[in-house]
Amino acid sequence: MVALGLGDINASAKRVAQSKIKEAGSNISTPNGTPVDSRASSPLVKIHPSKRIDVLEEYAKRSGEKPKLNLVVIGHVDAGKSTLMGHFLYALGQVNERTMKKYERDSHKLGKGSFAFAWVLDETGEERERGITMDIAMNSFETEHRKFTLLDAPGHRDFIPNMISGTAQADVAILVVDATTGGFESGFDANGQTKEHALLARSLGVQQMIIAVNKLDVMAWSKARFDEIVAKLGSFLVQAGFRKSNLTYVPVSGLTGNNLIERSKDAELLSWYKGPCLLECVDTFKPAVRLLDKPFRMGVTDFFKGGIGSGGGVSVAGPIDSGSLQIGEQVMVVPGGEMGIIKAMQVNDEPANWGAAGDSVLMTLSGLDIMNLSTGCVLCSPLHPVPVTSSFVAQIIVFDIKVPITSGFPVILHHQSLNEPASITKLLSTIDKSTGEVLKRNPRHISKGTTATVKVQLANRAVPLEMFKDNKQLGRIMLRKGGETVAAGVVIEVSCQYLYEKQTSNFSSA
Ligand SMILES: Nc1nc2c(ncn2[C@@H]2O[C@H](COP(=O)(O)OP(=O)(O)OP(=O)(O)O)[C@@H](O)[C@H]2O)c(=O)[nH]1
Repeated sequence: MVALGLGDINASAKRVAQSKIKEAGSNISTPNGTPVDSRASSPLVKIHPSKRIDVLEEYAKRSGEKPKLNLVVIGHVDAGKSTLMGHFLYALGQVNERTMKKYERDSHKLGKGSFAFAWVLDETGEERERGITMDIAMNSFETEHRKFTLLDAPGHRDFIPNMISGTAQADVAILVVDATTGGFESGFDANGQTKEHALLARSLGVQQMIIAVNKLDVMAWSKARFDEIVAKLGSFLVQAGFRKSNLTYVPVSGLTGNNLIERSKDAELLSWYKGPCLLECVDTFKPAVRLLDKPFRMGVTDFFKGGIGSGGGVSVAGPIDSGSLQIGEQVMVVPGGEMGIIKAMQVNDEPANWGAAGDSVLMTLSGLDIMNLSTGCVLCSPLHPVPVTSSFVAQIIVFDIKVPITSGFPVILHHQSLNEPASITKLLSTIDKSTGEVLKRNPRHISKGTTATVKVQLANRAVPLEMFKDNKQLGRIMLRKGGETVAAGVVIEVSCQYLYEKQTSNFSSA
């Protein structure tokens, strides 16, 4: 088995980065190479002091509210993710009886009666006909102490890019594994998505995870099977960088609903399992740390012409990674450097005047051309723009690959919701995972399990990304090739940065 440690990679990457990084902003240049001090160059729209909201003060008022968490459900194809979470939402009262009855009737008509609960989350005709999830399905629910946005990720390997962009928004995860004979093995062995999804989740910053050992009804609630899965998966997950104390294993059946929102009354299970049900596990996820004091950053996951409700403008949706924003403020789109002013906002589907790190936001911007937007671009504070670059140095950990990486190795770079062709142009060094020491400079190849620093060159265009030490979310990357994840890592040096400057307006907002 490959010895991986994404927890370690972060620590040693920080050490390497600290010695290399110049002050943010000092090495930003325009496309023709003229250096720009970004912090001094943006004439900003000012909100009148009487209208400015003290976001930190408002945020503090939320302390009485339940903490909000983004929860992604991941796992191998057909592990039962949609069925489990569909049944969970139904049991919580999120789906009414009539709708559920209709799903049962209609799924039977299609000869897919066993997928009725999955239909709660798999909403498109094609997903229902094929019986697979293709895109991220979003839902929300509350427990006694937490509020959740639920993201159901596709398990099929063809849709891993969608799984990655969903997981990039997640704070915590439920990894669903199929406990049936051969079912667990096909997900866990080479080419299975159980391992790949778990590694991707850890690489994307997920630290806490519940492992739902599903379909145990088929195994007569066998303790031996549960223990076998916990042992095999447990050692892998710890090597992948998860802390043992952040992992919780729970035996469940998504189909029968056993141990989902109430502790099981099943005698076979009760004979050896007295632990919490899935709902109790979910309710005890630790609240996420929000980066309120960092500059504003939001990865764009969706956009459309027109305003919230009626009115003009362009609307943009995404999760706030760091900082905060409020109506009347100006935001910059990178790449491009285009500015827009926030005219209206919704936070978690409710009208709002401000939003902060951890919130999912839909906002209407004026003064922005929709042609300058794309999913994967980033909205940021014009005072602290995100660098846009076509090459960078990353510290990566190499996954279970068959052919070693050599210089010139072509890859698809995944960064937030973006995927772009690129290549690994230079192998700089291999690194000791635990000490961060350089083991070998300019290696000729790097093979599975190795931690290494490499130079990555984008093939077609520059993309917005940051060094991991400045922004954990925007500083994580994933490299894939031929439908397989080759490596994951963190950006430690942005080799050439461009800030496409654009004149901004300078009026007081309404
Ligand atoms: N016996 C049994 N079958 C289950 C259970 N959970 C799911 N299934 C069945 O497993 C099949 C796949 O379930 P889905 O919920 O579509 O699986 P999925 O992981 O969401 O699939 P993708 O999203 O396409 O990866 C369906 O036929 C379900 O009825 C369970 O706990 N017990």
